[in-house]
Amino acid sequence: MVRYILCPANGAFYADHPAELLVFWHTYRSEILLSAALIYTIVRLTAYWRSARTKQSLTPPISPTLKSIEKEEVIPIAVPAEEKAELRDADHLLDVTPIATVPIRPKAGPKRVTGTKTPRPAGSRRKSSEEASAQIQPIIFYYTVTTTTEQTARKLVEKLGADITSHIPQDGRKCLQPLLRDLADLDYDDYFISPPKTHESGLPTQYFYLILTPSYNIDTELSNFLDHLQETHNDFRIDTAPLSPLLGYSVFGFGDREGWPTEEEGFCSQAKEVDKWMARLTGKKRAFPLGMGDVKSDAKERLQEWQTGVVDVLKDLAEGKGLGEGVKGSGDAVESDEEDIAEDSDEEETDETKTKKTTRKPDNTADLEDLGGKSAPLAVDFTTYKNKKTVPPSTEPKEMVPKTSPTYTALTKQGYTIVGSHSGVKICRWTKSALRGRGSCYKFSFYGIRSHLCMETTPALSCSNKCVFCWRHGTNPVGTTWRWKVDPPEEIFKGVKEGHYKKIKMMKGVPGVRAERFAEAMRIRHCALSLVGEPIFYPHINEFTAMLHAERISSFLVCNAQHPDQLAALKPVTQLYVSIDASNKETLRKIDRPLHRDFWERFQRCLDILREKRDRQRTVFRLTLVKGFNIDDEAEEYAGLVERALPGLVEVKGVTYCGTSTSSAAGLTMQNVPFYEEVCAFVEALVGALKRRGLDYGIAAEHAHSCCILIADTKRFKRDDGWHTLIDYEKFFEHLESGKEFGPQDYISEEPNPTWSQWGMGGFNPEDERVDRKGRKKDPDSIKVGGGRVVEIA
Ligand SMILES: Cc1cc2nc3c(=O)[nH]c(=O)nc-3n(C[C@H](O)[C@H](O)[C@H](O)COP(=O)(O)O)c2cc1C
Ligand code: SF4
Repeated sequence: MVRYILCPANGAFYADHPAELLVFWHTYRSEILLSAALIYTIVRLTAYWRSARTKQSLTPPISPTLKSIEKEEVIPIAVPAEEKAELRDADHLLDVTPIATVPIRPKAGPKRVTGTKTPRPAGSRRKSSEEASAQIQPIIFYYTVTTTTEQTARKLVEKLGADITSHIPQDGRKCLQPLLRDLADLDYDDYFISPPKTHESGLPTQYFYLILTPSYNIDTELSNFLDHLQETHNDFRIDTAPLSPLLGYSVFGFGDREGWPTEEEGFCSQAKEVDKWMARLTGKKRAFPLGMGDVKSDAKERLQEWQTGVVDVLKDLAEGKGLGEGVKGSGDAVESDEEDIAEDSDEEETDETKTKKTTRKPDNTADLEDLGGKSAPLAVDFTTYKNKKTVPPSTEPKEMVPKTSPTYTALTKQGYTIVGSHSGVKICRWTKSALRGRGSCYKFSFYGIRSHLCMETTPALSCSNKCVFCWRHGTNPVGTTWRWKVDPPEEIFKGVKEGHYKKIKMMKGVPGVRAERFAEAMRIRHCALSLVGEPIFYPHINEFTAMLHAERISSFLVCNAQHPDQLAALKPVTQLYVSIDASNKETLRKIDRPLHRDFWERFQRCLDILREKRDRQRTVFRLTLVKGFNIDDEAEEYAGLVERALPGLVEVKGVTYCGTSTSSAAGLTMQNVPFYEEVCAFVEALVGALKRRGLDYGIAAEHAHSCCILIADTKRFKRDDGWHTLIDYEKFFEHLESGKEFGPQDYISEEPNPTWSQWGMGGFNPEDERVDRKGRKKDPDSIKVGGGRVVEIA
């Protein structure tokens, strides 16, 4: 029997046999093919969706950054039980049995997080009012194998708890007793993908992480923890800084210097790693520098310093002060070598950079100290040019650097803190370098000054010269007499200290800053009165130095040999400098471009005053060599100046090119920057010239790193066991406080100068790490030195 089929397209009936099927196929084949493709797609999508759900059960708890994904309902993420996220009471951990052997745990598989990344710039979170008033819950995490770190962590919980819970500021936030967590017992996802979201009290809470960790160069759970931190940061599907809701973090590492003597050899290597990844995951939240202690020597002291710092930070947070301002790049989420490059860009000068500097704008962050500490002058007096005609004449003296003046803006932009109306303070690059264990300035090699304990300041920003090599052209006031309002010395002293400490505090989040050096830096020990301007121009300079001395802060004062009356009236300072920028009148006019007509007479009178003072304090000539201006064949003339003033010490330094238009106009180019071997040759020539005059001076030390060499009077500074140019600062203060007369020989250090500082040795403290512009460790064999050895100088 033949069956008929109704065709839905045309209403006709077709017989149900192969020929009719063929017709049917020809009529409807596109619809059939499309339907088949659709059904196939639906089946595949369903299969894929099901497999995604299965995987999802293994994913970590939801993090705030995945919320948007959840909203889109692309991937439903399982939220773990609330209890899992809740912090357990620390007490039960007291029962933990010490682990005697190193557990080799299986490595966790790669962390699986699905979804899409919601990009949000690190640190862009807005503080909600709830966050601003939330209680603070510190958590102390530790890892241990042989229980040292665990025992310390337990003690720390108690000590920290006692310190912070008793501090309840008015209208501030409550800081809770710290919790203790063993990293080996944790599900990292509960704490290290996002901070805990709930607190057992049910109150809004913000967390602060402290991580105590040993280092192991073998595979332990710590390696898994580090992998987890790294994977979380690198996972493109989640925020690079998912721990940014934390209030802050800090890490302390325990290591063993006996087995791992230096950081390069692995001392505290894993603590450094933890600190690095936490910086990235939290985005600018390093609350205190990484602390490191050697379990066999200084761990206790280092931990104490770190703990004090952490307590201060927690108190600040409780008072609503936040972590404080950070310096550029501080704890940046994109912390990497790049940051080091930026940080170090002014630390080393190579051929390449010297060349670049010829074409680029002056680096405003470089310090005048690098130019030989020359008191800074400039061409234009910005403080007085504004509205000269319209301002009615006033009998009141004006402010030297009013807040509204372009000078103020320019100086603050360069990193100066202006104190009152005529003083300034600035943290120098060597201070930053020393905080990071990368070496102090030449004053450490020559006089034992550690740069992180040194404050660089001036009570008078104005100057009476316009030196060709000054970096500050166009930003400093000039004048031959003091014609401004005078600020009281107490105000200046208080202000500069505050400014200095504030700048030091800004360094606490900078990668590489050593906790112990940071702690030490919070007590100023030395003051370099050589920033810019002319310190002895300030009418109360003696009161100011007395205040320094009263707090046992040493004083190194540099003046420009243009103010003989003030120099004569100056009371003893720890070390008194006079800048000697030329050996004769003509060159001095060309280089210093002094405002005083009788500049040469003033200069010579200053030399005579220095000679008179030489038995009461340490006197120093500071020579800044400018090739083509003041080096060629001038050693003899300089020797004449030394003979006239008989300074105890002569510091010789090559000029650093600053590339300002003023210096270019004066004909100064890169060609005028002497190579280190040229400075060495000059120094040898000068010593020879002095000998010919019967003056027994010798080369006592060098700091090739900053192109600086020290010549010293053999009679005063050389003993049987070698050179003694280091200073016994305590003795200086004792003599000063006794009120009795004393001289420079009374506070010479009994310790001879270290071997590494001597001529031919380079002058770089081997305990510090010497790095290149990219923050990489420098090959010690490439260190430039004087004393006849081949000199490598950039
Ligand atoms: C097998 C082994 C490997 C170690 N590796 C390092 C290392 O690479 N760097 C380091 O500074 N200390 C290293 N140490 C020293 C430990 O970090 C140090 O003893 C620490 O205090 C141990 O802490 P813990 O008792 O809490 O486990 C190692 C110790 C051991 C036993
Ligand atoms: S003396 Fe002090 S201020 Fe000057 S460069 Fe050294 S550390 Fe910096």
